[in-house]
Amino acid sequence: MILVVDFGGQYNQLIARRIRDLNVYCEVVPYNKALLSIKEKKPSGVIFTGGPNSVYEENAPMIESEVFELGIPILGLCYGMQLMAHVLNGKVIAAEEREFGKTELNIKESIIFKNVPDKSTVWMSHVDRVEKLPEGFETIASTKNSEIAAMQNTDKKLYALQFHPEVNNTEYGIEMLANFVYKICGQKADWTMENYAKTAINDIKEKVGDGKVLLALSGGVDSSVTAALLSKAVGDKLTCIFVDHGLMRKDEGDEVEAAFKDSGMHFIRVNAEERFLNKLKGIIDPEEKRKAIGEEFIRVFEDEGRKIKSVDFLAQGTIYPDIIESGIGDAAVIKSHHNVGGLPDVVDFKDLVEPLKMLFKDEVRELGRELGLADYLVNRQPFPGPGLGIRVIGEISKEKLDVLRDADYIFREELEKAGLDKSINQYFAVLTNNRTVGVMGDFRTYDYTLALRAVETTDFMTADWARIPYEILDKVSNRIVNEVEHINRIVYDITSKPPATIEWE
Ligand SMILES: Nc1ncnc2c1ncn2[C@@H]1O[C@H](COP(=O)(O)OP(=O)(O)OP(=O)(O)O)[C@@H](O)[C@H]1O
Ligand SMILES: O=c1[nH]c(=O)c2[nH+]cn([C@@H]3O[C@H](COP(=O)(O)O)[C@@H](O)[C@H]3O)c2[nH]1
Ligand SMILES: NC(=O)CC[C@H](N)C(=O)O
Ligand SMILES: [Mg+2]
Repeated sequence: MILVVDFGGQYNQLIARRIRDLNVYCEVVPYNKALLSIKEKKPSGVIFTGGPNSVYEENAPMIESEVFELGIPILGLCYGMQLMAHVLNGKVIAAEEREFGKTELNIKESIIFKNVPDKSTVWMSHVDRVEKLPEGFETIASTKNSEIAAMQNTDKKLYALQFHPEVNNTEYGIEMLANFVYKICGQKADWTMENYAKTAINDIKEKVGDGKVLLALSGGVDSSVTAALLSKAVGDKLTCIFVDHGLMRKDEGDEVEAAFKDSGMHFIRVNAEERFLNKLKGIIDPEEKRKAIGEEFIRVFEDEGRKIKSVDFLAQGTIYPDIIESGIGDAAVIKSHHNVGGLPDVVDFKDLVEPLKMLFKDEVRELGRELGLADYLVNRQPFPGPGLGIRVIGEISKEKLDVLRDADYIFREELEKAGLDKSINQYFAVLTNNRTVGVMGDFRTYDYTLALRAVETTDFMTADWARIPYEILDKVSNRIVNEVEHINRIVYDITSKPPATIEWE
């Protein structure tokens, strides 16, 4: 495997994706756990990412010089290059000429530039530069404003690039990463979904042994793929629990039940609407809501577990972005996903089984296809565990939920009719907590504003708002105000992520 050490750069997830696209397994760790993780996981190569700091500042993220002595190849990118130079007693200074954007690169002969022409375009984004090489290093590339745009110490297998090979604007970036991974680290391209499935099934067998497993099954992609893996691994020692928390979309509870009732797996639907709505009474803060929902989920699973007796393991379809966004490690907490940050400290189960927790969404889909899941399931748009609970802004009530359910249904139906469901990756309605004045049939109304949200994305970590044609927005708007009581105004959300997030809470 390759370990990516995160120094807070914007493209860190992208680096991991690129490596995985080369069919090599890759994980991301925060810089302050790097040395420990390297010793524990023994990767065949390490990549240092870019980052916003300057290495010569006080409190800039550092790394122990010991990592350069372990004999493991290291590739430093941008901040990662500057850090390598700094820690090994070279010199980094603020550059007189900053470089942002496309830049022409001239290279010398190096294994990292195999199959790269002498002149090519790379993507730069820096204000500092390496002024003096550390001992044992040589310059292997330069640009107009950076004399040292790449460096290497082949004896120690240390390589560094001032630019970003992971972004598309670097013409031969993939070649450079491939050279590092295959030629310098000696990795084989053997990390495929087929192998992943085999390994995951074996790991589950080993972990669970003769134990019983309770799977939290929502009917969504992640937990359905988890169900397929588990059922192959433990057969009928698996029980699937679907919690209908009253925060599902229109008719969704019945649809999930219909889809899994005759699947051959033990399937239980728990109707827990009252429980959840009681628990949520009076809560308006988004994080508090998420935590309350997360905790109630676990309590329901525990109750069901006790009924089955001696259930040791709780399985969930947690995926990598859930973990990163919930602020595990050093990343900032964006929002607590109900299945990560929402877990209470004391739980009934001996352990969690989360076979997808290192995968990105599109990898989960690929795995689903590999396991033979139906297309409609694999391609389904995600629906968050806390459901409409985080789409009714402010205090939740059954009445508001019903209004939202009807409006959301119309929006989804119209987009599907227009065939837009193939290109738009997630789309839904949000009931804002805002009431405004309107006029309907010569009467004054004072009712809720509904927001429509639709985004295009592959990894759900970044997203752009979808350019829905006006005629369709118009039709949706007309239908909703006419057919759904208590909505008299509709707005369309035109923010991307970042700076917004996909969900409103
Ligand atoms: N209503 C539910 N009943 C039981 N488990 C649930 C429910 N909602 C969510 N979960 C659990 O929480 C996990 C995370 O939810 P999440 O919505 O991210 O995944 P998903 O529903 O499986 O897939 P998708 O992202 O496609 O909606 C699920 O994989 C599942 O284990
Ligand atoms: O299972 C989930 N539990 C959660 O608590 C949760 N919060 C957000 N999401 C989904 O994650 C993706 C990114 O959402 P955000 O941009 O709002 O963070 C989007 O697809 C969201 O729908 C969740 N899924
Ligand atoms: N993108 C980066 O990693 C930037 C590194 C450093 N902050 C610089 O500006 O040079
Ligand atoms: Mg879901």
